[in-house]
Amino acid sequence: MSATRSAGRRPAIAVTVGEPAGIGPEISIRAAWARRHEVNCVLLGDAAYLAMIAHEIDPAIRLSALSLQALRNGGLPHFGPASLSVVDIPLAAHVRAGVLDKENGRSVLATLDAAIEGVQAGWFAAVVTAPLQKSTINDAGVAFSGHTEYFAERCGGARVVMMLAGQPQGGAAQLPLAPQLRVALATTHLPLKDVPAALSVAGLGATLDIIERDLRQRFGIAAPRILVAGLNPHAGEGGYLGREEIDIIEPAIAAAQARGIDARGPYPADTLFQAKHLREADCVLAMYHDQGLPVLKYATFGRGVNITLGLPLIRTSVDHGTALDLAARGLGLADCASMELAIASALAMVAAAG
Ligand SMILES: NC(=O)C1=CN([C@@H]2O[C@H](COP(=O)(O)OP(=O)(O)OC[C@H]3O[C@@H](n4cnc5c(N)ncnc54)[C@H](O)[C@@H]3O)[C@@H](O)[C@H]2O)C=CC1
Ligand SMILES: NCC(=O)COP(=O)(O)O
Repeated sequence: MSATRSAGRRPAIAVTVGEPAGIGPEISIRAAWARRHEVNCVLLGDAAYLAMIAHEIDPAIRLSALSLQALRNGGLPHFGPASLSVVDIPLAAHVRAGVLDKENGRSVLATLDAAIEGVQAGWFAAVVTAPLQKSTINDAGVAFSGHTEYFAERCGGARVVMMLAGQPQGGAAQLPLAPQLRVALATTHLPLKDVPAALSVAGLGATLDIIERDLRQRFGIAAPRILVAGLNPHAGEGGYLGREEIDIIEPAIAAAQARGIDARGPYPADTLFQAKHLREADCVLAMYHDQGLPVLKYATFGRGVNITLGLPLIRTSVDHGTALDLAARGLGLADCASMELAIASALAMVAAAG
């Protein structure tokens, strides 16, 4: 039995605090502190900087810091819930809230590396990532398109699927989707012009396999129902508005059905997201980022979770970005509900994995 799961102990989850000039450090501290009695959220970031923010949020918040080398030497010590554990990964440059600095890009990346190392070493049962600024990592000289792709690459090139899940609320709460709207993406962070060429029968098939397997194994859905969007307007209008549906998406769905997967479509994306379709679905597979996520975020923003399916480890994240406009430390301008949900979802997935 690993140290992260031994009897009587809170599970330990790595929380990478994200872009230091954004809201990541603040929402990480707030969420970890709020959940400290049920989970040991080990914050990965600059200990001195996090201590300063914690003090600004609430002087009662205590941190217990250790170095990555100490973790490597002795494993994760048993700190109780009176303080938040921090693995110190120092920043290179002083941080000004809301102001990006490429000097700190590699330190942000180092928190992701430490989290992955920590799961592989058995220190952590899962990883929760606060938002980082993708451009800053690139400005620091490292080609980077997102956590999803980075985790896939660092986990041996695993094929992965980005899925966001949220609880409809407000004006969209009438969507009859208990408990959640889930939207997975066939492609992730790439220019729109590159999307068609990134779609293939084999790739879509593998994506459907991952969604089906992870919804069963990690979410306990016995026979996941997946609705697949078309790529083109009106799902191609019988080939008059594009042939990807006929040449790629339909054959991928047919092959998945032959493997026993309940996948249906392709549906025109503009009318797919309506109650009569969604009540028959556990997940919608959209062809690209801005086909699926604006709908999901309209319905659930701030109450959603981003989950990477297909990884050999559990990784969840928030449904929003770095919100530099709200990064005035300690003032509580940022909503940390999505961060708390990301932690809760990771915990549920840890429990489901046994
Ligand atoms: N998981 C991650 O690391 C993610 C990182 N990003 C990165 O974030 C950066 C900024 O992205 P944007 O498109 O500007 O989106 P954003 O989500 O940072 O901000 C969009 C709007 O939502 C508001 N908002 C965001 N989070 C909020 C919160 N917790 N509470 C209250 N209001 C909130 C912001 O104030 C802003 O008005 C980009 O570099 C992007 O790559 C974006 C999404 C996910
Ligand atoms: N819009 C979702 C998003 O950008 C999340 O990306 P990732 O960093 O979690 O891969």
